[in-house]
Amino acid sequence: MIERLQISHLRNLTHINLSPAACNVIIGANGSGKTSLLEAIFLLSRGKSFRHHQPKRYIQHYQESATIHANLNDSRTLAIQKKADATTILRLNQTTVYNQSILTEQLPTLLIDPSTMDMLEQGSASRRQLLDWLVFHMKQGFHSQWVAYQRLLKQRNSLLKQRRHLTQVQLAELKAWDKGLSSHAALIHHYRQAIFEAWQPYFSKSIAQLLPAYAEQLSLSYNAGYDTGIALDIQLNERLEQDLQLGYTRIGNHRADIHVHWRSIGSRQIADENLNSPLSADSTVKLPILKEQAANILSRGEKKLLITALRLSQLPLLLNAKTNSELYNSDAKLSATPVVLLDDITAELDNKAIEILLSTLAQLPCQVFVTSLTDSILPLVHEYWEKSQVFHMKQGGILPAQ
Ligand SMILES: Nc1ncnc2c1ncn2[C@@H]1O[C@H](COP(=O)(O)OP(=O)(O)OP(=O)(O)O)[C@@H](O)[C@H]1O
Repeated sequence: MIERLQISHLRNLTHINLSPAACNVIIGANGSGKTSLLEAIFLLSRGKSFRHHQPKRYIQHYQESATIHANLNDSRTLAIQKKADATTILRLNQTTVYNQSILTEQLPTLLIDPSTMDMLEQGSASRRQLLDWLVFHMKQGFHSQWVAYQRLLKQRNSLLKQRRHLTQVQLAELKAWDKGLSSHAALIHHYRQAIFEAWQPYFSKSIAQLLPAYAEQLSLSYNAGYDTGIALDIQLNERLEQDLQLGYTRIGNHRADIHVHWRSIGSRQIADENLNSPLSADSTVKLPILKEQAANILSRGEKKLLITALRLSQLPLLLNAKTNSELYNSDAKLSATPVVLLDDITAELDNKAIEILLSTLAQLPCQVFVTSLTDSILPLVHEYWEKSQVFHMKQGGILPAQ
């Protein structure tokens, strides 16, 4: 758990120094810096912002770098400094480390921002990252496989990008890379598949709570990005001409995806309008089953609930895996308390959903940071948490407690 958080020169946050509790409510007007505070914690954990990729966008204007430092309750310290030229300095316990994944492991951070609906509709990257967040924290071998896979893929793509006829030497090189890709691919798929299967019942439970009308209709599917029945290098070899024309590799784990499907129940109760009678069992008619991507069916508000359910459902799985690693096929050492960042939920979700979200989180051993424009959320927070803190923000600073 974060016991002390210091932020310097991140957007309008010039110097912030706060001592958070188990649940932290950050209240302030538009533009006061609430989301930037969540962004700081996310940046420390993941090494990147959830809003902009280029550091110069989030480093405070006229400053050379943004720095975030956290003391955890078990006396570990984590720090990140991002410079405008994208150089990053990472420290764990005052010692420089060279891999962001070391900090990510120390501080698992889950962002629940219901407004990001593009996750359902746009390219597969953010949906894949959703699954990979779980796989990273639950499968120790995953990260190194994924890094090695991406390195080979980058080499392969830069060769394909030349779009020229390959020489014998280049072809031999490409085939060696494909062999390497294939062995990493099989393991990456194996890890993802195992975690995806463990995740499904948790997702269904979250849907039953947040979108009960769809409890029987929404389901998740995982697509590996290639035909897992055949070794990837064989498939890459068969598609080499196409890949050369395109200038990139079209199949593989980097194309994996998660989909949320909607399926009609296949029956409907029809009221007899003439008789104006109540519905009875005989008035049920069978209908053909319809299938669709959930994003094409759900309303805006329902999509926000779906995104909330997708993310929220990951946390109990992660925490259960910590205590029962065999059952959940997990081999990761989850030593830190997960941090949950809830951005602007009072503006995005209805009261019932907020109550479900907060009551679920309050029962889990995690630390929560929630932003809000008003203090309307406080009665719920006080109902569910014994230890909470309220921080009022104004123009990038924390107002002194009254
Ligand atoms: N690089 C930067 N340097 C300085 N200030 C910045 C920079 N980037 C953004 N800002 C400012 O920082 C402020 C913080 O915005 P932030 O999104 O954190 O506020 P918020 O309290 O979450 O607002 P809202 O409730 O509207 O979402 C904004 O006023 C913005 O203009």
